[in-house]
Amino acid sequence: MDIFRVLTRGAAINKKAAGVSKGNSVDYSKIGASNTPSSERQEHQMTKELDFFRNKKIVRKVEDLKKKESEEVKDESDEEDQEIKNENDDTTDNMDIGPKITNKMEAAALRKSYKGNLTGEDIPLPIGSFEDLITRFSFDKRLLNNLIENHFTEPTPIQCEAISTTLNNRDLLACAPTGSGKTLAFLIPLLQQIINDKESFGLKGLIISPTKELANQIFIECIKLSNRIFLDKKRPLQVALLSKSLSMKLKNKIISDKKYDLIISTPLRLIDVMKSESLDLSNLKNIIFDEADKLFDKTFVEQSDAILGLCQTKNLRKSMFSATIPSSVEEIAHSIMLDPIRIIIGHKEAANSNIEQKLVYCGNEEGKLIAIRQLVQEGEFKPPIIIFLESITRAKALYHELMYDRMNVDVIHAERTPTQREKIIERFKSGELWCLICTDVLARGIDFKGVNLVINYDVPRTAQAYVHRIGRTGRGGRSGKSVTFYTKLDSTAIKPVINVMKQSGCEVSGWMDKISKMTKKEKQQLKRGKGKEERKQISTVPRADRLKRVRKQEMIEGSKRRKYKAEHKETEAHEQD
Ligand SMILES: Nc1ncnc2c1ncn2[C@@H]1O[C@H](COP(=O)(O)OP(=O)(O)OP(=O)(O)O)[C@@H](O)[C@H]1O
Repeated sequence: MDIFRVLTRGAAINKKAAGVSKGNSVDYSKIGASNTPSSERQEHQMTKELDFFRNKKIVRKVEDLKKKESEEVKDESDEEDQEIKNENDDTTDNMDIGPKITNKMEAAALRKSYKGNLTGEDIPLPIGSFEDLITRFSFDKRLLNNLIENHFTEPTPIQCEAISTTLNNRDLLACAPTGSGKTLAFLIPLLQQIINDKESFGLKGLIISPTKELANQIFIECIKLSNRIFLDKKRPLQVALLSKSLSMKLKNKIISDKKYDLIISTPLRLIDVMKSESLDLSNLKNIIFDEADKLFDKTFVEQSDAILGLCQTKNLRKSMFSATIPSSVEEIAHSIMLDPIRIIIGHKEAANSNIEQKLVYCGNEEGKLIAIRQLVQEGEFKPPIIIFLESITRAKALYHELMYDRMNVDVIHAERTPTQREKIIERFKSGELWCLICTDVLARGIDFKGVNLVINYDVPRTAQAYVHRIGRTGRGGRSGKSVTFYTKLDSTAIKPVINVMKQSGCEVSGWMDKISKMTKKEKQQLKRGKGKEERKQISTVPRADRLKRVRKQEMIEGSKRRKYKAEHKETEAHEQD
């Protein structure tokens, strides 16, 4: 237990040192600060933050390429260059001009640098910079300003491809690593298309997300980007998150069915509103499925299908985004889309390369708690940390175990109320909470910027679940670590994890490589969740101590009950008087 005491001793972060101001998030880089001078550190952090997949390197590469080309025709072009520069200055109001992709050769060099693989008919050229959008797509300058104000100065690889594909009105299936900016990759072109379509009124875009938390996060990003944008003098671009209260207002006609240009929702709530005909869908042009493989797996496929069935507009453009797109989902995509373009950045089904992945053999359940202690001892347990477990019961059990050790920890699972979930997420984001225990409800999409470590206390059921879980770290160009615990019960379940590690370029030892091959029977077993023995309960505390704990808890509750009764009696006596 002493190790935990050491860990929890500092539970009150020195908020000033950690870069917390009221209402702001923590700059986790400042916790446990190094000797680097702070200005230098901040600059380094900033550059790294914005330098997605070494984007600056990509930009330089394309610029080198252009330079090489221009050197060949240097003699005749000196004056001409000056003219082009002046022209560009005019079109962008003296904004810094980023690189432009003007031909297939430049596009190929750019794609090679970020391992972009595109298939489909007539693939459009990617964009090389956000400014590139102005000349090619008459991009809205207010939207560009909002991007820059929010420190989005260079597009990430998925943004280079998806923005241009969408603005060319193409259906799209996009797969890019976790934390690589897929949200803006669909939001930016969607907002531009809504701006372009200012003549028509009513709903033009729908974004579907599998969880409320993710829908809320997309909504917040969208509000940042659509800030101060008006479709005409009096009409701001209206975005809504389909909450319970909004859906009631729409159903009771308190709010017009034409009020919103864009709605973000989870599937069931949207279907409910659509079925009650409380939304005018006649102008709907775009539908986006975020975390598409989840939305088209067996839990959600009927709902997603129902939504598509209720959207009857002609030429509805469809997009699907995820960090993992299995072939079954690709098949669905091709059956519902028209001439889609398929964009894969990096390796399909691989984890983000910024994440250092590790496996730890724990023998049995007791070994897992010991392994956590070892991480603490070795200085690897650096907050903020997320710990994933396979069930609500196990998440609760680990929470109680770590709480008992006075660790700064909380738990999120489907049984917690939306308000509780919101509050915990806020505390975790602000740095007040150091360690978040959860089930897979938080495995997808949620963007906690500075997570240092993800622990898979239980081996995830699929390769996709693994990629998304560990993807809560190593986001936005930062580095991160993941540790997956396994026991002798996990000899089959660990194989997909090893395969993802191999795909992601991690060093995998000989024995791991050997055991990673799966038989057909094992694959089927895993798919059906069979062949798995029940895990033992979580706890290393001896039975006697556990009984003591239960008795103590009962005593506290008994005392609370007695106090309540006494107070109640007093009130009754007063009332009778
Ligand atoms: N062009 C950009 N420049 C700098 N930061 C960016 C850029 N685009 C996105 N980001 C930041 O990168 C982080 C991750 O983005 P996002 O949440 O969209 O990832 P994602 O690819 O959707 O991940 P996941 O697969 O886990 O859902 C966010 O904090 C976002 O603000």
